[in-house]
Amino acid sequence: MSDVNRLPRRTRIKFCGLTRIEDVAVACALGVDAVGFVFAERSKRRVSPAQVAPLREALDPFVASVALFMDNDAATVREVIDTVRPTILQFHGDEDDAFCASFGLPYLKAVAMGGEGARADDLGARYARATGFLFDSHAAGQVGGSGHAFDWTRIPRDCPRPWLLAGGLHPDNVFEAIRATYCWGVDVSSGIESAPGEKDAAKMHRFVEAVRRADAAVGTIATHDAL
Ligand SMILES: O=C(O)c1ccccc1N[C@@H]1O[C@H](COP(=O)(O)O)[C@@H](O)[C@H]1O
Repeated sequence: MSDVNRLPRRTRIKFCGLTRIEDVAVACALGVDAVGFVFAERSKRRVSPAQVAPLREALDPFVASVALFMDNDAATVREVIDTVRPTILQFHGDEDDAFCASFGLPYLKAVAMGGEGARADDLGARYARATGFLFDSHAAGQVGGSGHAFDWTRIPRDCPRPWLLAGGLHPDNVFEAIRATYCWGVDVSSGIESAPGEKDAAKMHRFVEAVRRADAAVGTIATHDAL
């Protein structure tokens, strides 16, 4: 294969659970791909649509805004869409493909990898319209954002769409996580915080730096299939 078909690898980065405009500014300055706002009812990082609207307005161009839900009702999802205008939705609960796709926006389906009943099979058929998947450490029915990792060897090898690794990532393990899993993207919340919903600028910086080091270490991606 010629070098013209290979580019340096670039793992996508999503910072999740932001609640403060100053954290949005740091995330943008660090060049992350996406920031997430949590509307799940039981979350410690839960925000209201009105609270998030100015944060979303403060995003740099090309930084995606992700609205995170967990078994919220359709009216709540619609209210968030109308007020926040997120780029993409992320669903962590029992939502099916019909529900997730019914809002006319791209969506990520989170797959609960913790607990006994984890079900990561047949994702392409069960969530045919998902833009991507996110493998997270919480058990089905439990809220995420716990700071705990799961056994990465349980990630299905045949995931049909781009997928993000989440759960317990932090600046000191994300290098190894990327090297071990070749994930398309990483999603982090607790590992860059000083308190729930309050991000730490130094941790955010160290996290991005570690991802870029991992990208350089893992090497290049073949682009010929996509071109
Ligand atoms: O962050 C939350 O409070 C949350 C609540 C309900 C579902 C998902 C939630 N967070 C997601 O979990 C991952 C991993 O979090 P952590 O890095 O282990 O703290 C986070 O990136 C969110 O996508």
